[in-house]
Amino acid sequence: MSAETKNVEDLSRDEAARELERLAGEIARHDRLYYQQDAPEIDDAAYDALRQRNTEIEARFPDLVREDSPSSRVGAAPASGFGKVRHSVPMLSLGNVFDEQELRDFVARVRRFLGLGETDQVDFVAEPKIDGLSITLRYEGGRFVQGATRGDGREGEDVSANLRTLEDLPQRIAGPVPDVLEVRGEVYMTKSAFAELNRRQEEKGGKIFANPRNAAAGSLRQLDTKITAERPLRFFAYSWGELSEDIADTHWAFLEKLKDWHFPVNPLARLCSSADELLALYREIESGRAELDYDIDGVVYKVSSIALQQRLGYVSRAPRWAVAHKFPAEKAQTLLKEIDIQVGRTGALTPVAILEPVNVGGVLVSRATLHNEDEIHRKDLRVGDTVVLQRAGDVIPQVLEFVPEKRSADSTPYVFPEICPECGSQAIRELDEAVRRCTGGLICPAQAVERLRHFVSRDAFDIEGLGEKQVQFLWEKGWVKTPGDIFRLHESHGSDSLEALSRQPGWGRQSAQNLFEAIEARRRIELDRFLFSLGIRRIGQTTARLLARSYGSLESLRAAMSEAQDRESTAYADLLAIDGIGEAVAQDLIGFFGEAHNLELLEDLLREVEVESYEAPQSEESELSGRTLVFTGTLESMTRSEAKARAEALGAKVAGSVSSKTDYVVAGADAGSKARKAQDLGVQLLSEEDWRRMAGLD
Ligand SMILES: NC(=O)c1ccc[n+]([C@@H]2O[C@H](COP(=O)([O-])OP(=O)(O)OC[C@H]3O[C@@H](n4cnc5c(N)ncnc54)[C@H](O)[C@@H]3O)[C@@H](O)[C@H]2O)c1
Ligand SMILES: [Zn+2]
Repeated sequence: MSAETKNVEDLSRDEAARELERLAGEIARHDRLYYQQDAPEIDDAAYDALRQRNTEIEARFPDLVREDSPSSRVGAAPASGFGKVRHSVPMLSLGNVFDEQELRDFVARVRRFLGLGETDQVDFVAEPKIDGLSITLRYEGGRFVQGATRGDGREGEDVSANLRTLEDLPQRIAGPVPDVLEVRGEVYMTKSAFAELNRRQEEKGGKIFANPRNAAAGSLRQLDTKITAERPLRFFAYSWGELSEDIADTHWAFLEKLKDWHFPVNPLARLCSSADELLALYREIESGRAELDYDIDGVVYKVSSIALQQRLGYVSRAPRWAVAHKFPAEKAQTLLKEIDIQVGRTGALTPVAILEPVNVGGVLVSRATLHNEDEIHRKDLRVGDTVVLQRAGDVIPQVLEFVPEKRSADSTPYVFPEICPECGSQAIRELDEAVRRCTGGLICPAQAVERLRHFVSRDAFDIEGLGEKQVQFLWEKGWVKTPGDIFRLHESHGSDSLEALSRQPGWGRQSAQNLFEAIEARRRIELDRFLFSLGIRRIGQTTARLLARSYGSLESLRAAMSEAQDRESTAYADLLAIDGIGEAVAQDLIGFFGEAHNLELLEDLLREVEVESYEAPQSEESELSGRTLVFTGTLESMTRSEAKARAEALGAKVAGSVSSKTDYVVAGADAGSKARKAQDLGVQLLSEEDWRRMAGLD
């Protein structure tokens, strides 16, 4: 068993030291991902578990506590790009408690520290722990002058300009106010604003945020204030930093002051005087959690008296007078009724669990993504299983595992479909990939819009005026289902489509008219653009050009691809012999030309457009023109790519392997099997000097 998986009690001293080192590194890495990049890799429960383990090991081996121990650090250093702000009073974190017993221990610890008798009362303020990011706001003479993130607690990022865009935040405080006043609190995004933001982001292909906290942090920490201004950020005030004069004796009175100054203060905060009262409020807040329009991840308990707070003081990264009572990750069991396969815009097949609707932390869940085939097999999920669902902090539910006791004896492992449920084409999985993809391409309704969009894009048919929206619109109308339809649009739906398009937002009669002209102008197209437009997997522009150059015309390419369906054929060998075409590209090409749907679609398109044959650029006349060369071994005077470019400029083709079609093999130093093969086939071998001479270089 490795140290990583051992219980803390079972660790030897050496193992403990190594574990502490590993945890320090891991936690620092997650902190950077979370605080600086707003892109956590693990959920909060998993992160908290790492910290918890670190704390336990340190408690057992106090002398092994590291200089860079996570238990003495807060957050992560400010990211570059922002000005830095040194906090006059450090911004700390909070200790955690996870259950009733730990809460009671906290209250008892506070009382013991203060040496209180049985009848002495301590007041606590309990407030929801807002799941956002903490900031500090500095007011001088009642005016907002600077705002910063927490950063590593000592130094944060200057986000003043961005904070000015928040409506919740008073720019000026009216009435008597200390000359220097630092108000601290949490910037957050409501759940509804978060959903709306993600919807917009999805539409424009922007970053999708995992949860409202990440969305809030990502939105506030923008170098471009305009972006922040478009994001609806909110604020709750709950604490203070530097003050030029005392303003309250208790935290509770301080919150009242904040309200007078028009800072938003969370309405659920309450004053409590015992562990029982705290616990009751905790339960009340937890049960109302789902109805709140903002995420909270626990309840914070704070000793209210500021004099007592000062006596209690701090332990490294957190005050001794406050603690966060975290909500547990929310779990529920339910029946996995079915596994539905969704086909994405790029043909990826994604399994989705269809569940007997169940309430998980106040939210009714009836579907959850299962990510991919391997995930289902790794967890051995089967239709008919009872599964454990979890919503941890964020809004996306996960299927954790099945419940073995509830599995029926006749259940069978799930078999992932190899046929696309949308179009019936083969769905194949590449060796190095987790996803299975539909090969239907243009005939697959799930992919059609994306494919059509690609078809008309700049480097393909380049039809101006046909953007994503128009393609989607024409597709939904049923007017354009295939590329060929684009060229028939005018005759089949001419005035109708002109009318309909002109009524689209942002469109007029003129732009619709222009579109028809743009389509007409594209009835002739170069071979490489044509090949690229088909959207065959792995056939990008470069490969399309390579194919155009190697085969010259669409006819000869098609003939070769049809012959190459037989992997023993010379056509297949020739395809692989092209320098730049590997096994994977060859499979994709042959796959495309082997699918009957695709051939029909091609026929249809070719009734509308004419594909020009490839014309070799005017090259210098030389004895290499039209010849096929293979380079092997190391050339002394130039790189392989330079040699290849030179050969092509002279009108030669460069192949990757030697075949009967090879005219010359140029053998550099350490030439191996290719040179031998050339000899076997009787192909002429050239030395580097021969090559330079023939290429006109010497
Ligand atoms: N998933 C990850 O990779 C990852 C990485 C780092 C941190 N985290 C998560 O971030 C949190 C830990 O970070 P932390 O150091 O900010 O500690 P914390 O969130 O546990 O507690 C301190 C913070 O709580 C916030 N807070 C919200 N409401 C408050 C209130 N009413 N009163 C006082 N403070 C309030 C403040 O911003 C304060 O800085 C944990 O939830 C942790 O799971 C996750
Ligand atoms: Zn399909």
